Amino acid sequence: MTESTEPRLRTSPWSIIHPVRGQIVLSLALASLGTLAALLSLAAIAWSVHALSLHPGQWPWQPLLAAALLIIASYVLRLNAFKQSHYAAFRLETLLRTQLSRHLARVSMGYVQATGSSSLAKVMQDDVKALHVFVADSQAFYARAYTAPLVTFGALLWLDWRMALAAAGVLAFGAAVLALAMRNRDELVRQYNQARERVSSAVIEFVQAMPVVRTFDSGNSTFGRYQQALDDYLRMLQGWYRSSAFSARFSMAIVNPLPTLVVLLWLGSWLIWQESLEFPVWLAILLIGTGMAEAFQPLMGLKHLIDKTRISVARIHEVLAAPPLALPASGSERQPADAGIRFENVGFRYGERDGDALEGVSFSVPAGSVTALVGPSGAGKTTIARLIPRFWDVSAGRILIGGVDVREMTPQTLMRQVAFVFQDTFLFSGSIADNIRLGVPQASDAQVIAAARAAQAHEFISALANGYDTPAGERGAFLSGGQRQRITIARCILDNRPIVVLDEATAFADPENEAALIAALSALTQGKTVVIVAHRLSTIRDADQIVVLERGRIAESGRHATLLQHDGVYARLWRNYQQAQDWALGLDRNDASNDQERT
Ligand SMILES: Nc1ncnc2c1ncn2[C@@H]1O[C@H](COP(=O)(O)OP(=O)(O)OP(=O)(O)O)[C@@H](O)[C@H]1O
Repeated sequence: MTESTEPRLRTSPWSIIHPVRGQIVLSLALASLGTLAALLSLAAIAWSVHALSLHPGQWPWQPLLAAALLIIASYVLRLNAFKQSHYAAFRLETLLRTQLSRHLARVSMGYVQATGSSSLAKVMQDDVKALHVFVADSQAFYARAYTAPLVTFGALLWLDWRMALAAAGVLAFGAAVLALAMRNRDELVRQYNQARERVSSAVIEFVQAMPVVRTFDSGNSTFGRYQQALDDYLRMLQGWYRSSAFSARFSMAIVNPLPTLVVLLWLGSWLIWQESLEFPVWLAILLIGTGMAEAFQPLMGLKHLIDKTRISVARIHEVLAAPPLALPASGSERQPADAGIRFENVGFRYGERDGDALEGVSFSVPAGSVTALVGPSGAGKTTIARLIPRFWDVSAGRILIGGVDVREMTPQTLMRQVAFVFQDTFLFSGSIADNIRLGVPQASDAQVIAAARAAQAHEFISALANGYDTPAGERGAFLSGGQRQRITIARCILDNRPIVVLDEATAFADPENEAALIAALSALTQGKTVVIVAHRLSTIRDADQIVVLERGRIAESGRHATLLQHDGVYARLWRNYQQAQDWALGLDRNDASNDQERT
């Protein structure tokens, strides 16, 4: 796919904040009215000076009262604008996070894996936060950048058109200088954002790779990459500062209110000398005239805010544009007849450019039977296991559960059928009991304990200081890999789904845990349809069916004894497996004889 054919992602913040548009418009209106009230209060002050000059013995209470009321009104209006925009920002933040998490729950796991969980977390956290900042803060900038200069110009025109044109002239000159200073800005902002992205991904890599870093390269290469990213970032910033230092400072000098004031003073005093301008009008002009030049700072702040938000908006749109897995049309959903599984001529590719991970795979798993998937590394075992709960959709053929294509079931129906025990177990924050009853929130304590007992987890959970109430998850109690696995198995036992898919569930168990884990798994798989991906061929000797895969195709299938007789791929894998066992025992024997020699 060429770049030009890819859909362009929208980057305008307004394309994403429409759910709170009404509130934002209200906030903008309030902020503009607040700015207007502030300007009118200055006019009222000028009016009071004028009144005082006409009647020096009379206190000008009316204009002064008007000024005081206008100042209070301005304050109240701005406060309400602030309140509305912040409410809108909080509401948008929640809406976006809900929308993103709902969408992510519907896309394929393939998309989640390819994008990376830390990038997705960043979108849900940081990019949504950037939208919050835009909605909360931009209304004040908009009001000061647009309302203030427009109203000021109108007022100046009404007071004296010559003075209005002079102030507009200074503004135009300032804008031209600023445009010159900012001519390379978009490119520099792009470079700046790239450098910042590199720093943040280097930080994430550095932190995530900490266990490897500590044991493997003493931090040099990973830290080196982080340091390099930081150096590039610093160099970029220095270059930017150097290249724009003079024009930026010059434009700052022009766009501050002082030059406008000087021009209005000079021109005003000359017009008064010419007797073509009245003193009170001049005073009013001096008081409000600088409002136009003051628009520049908020304009620049607004531009900076919009630039930053655009990147976040693009990333949020990108995630929301990921195609969700197709759902059956409502009413066409079908219920599986039993828990049997059938693969019919299944082909699968991970991506457009990847080769076939599976090709023409057909086999049946009768309800209540155990099928083991074996084969050399990269043969496609895990892929098959993950296609059953529809982590991805097949590229060819179909997968049926109880006679129904998995794509014709709702995710809820499919989830009620299949329990999946992952290689890497994940516990959520919350108590251990909450983790076990995740799929059945209404389960009683007795049911939770029974499931934990069956999963051989009750004993170690009871030994924890807070037992079943002990917090789990990333910040929870430290649990070994095997213990975490047994908690996940307890969860599946309680869920009692008719199909269990085990993905190398025993691959990383330590010997001490293994017996407990095997007992837990046999409790889980009792009477269920089981598909197991296992490297320990001894654990699947009694399987009803062994499907042997090689390079994404089924090489052979049958029971253990038949396959050995057949003397094909499985017999070779079995011999290798036994050799590995003997080799391990041989090491043990050597160790034992060495020990004997030593004693
Ligand atoms: N997320 C992915 N993206 C692209 N290709 C992948 C992905 N996961 C696996 N593959 C490829 O698909 C093929 C099958 O992989 P799979 O993980 O199913 O093999 P396996 O038999 O389970 O291997 P192992 O025993 O080493 O875990 C391999 O060639 C692998 O490189």
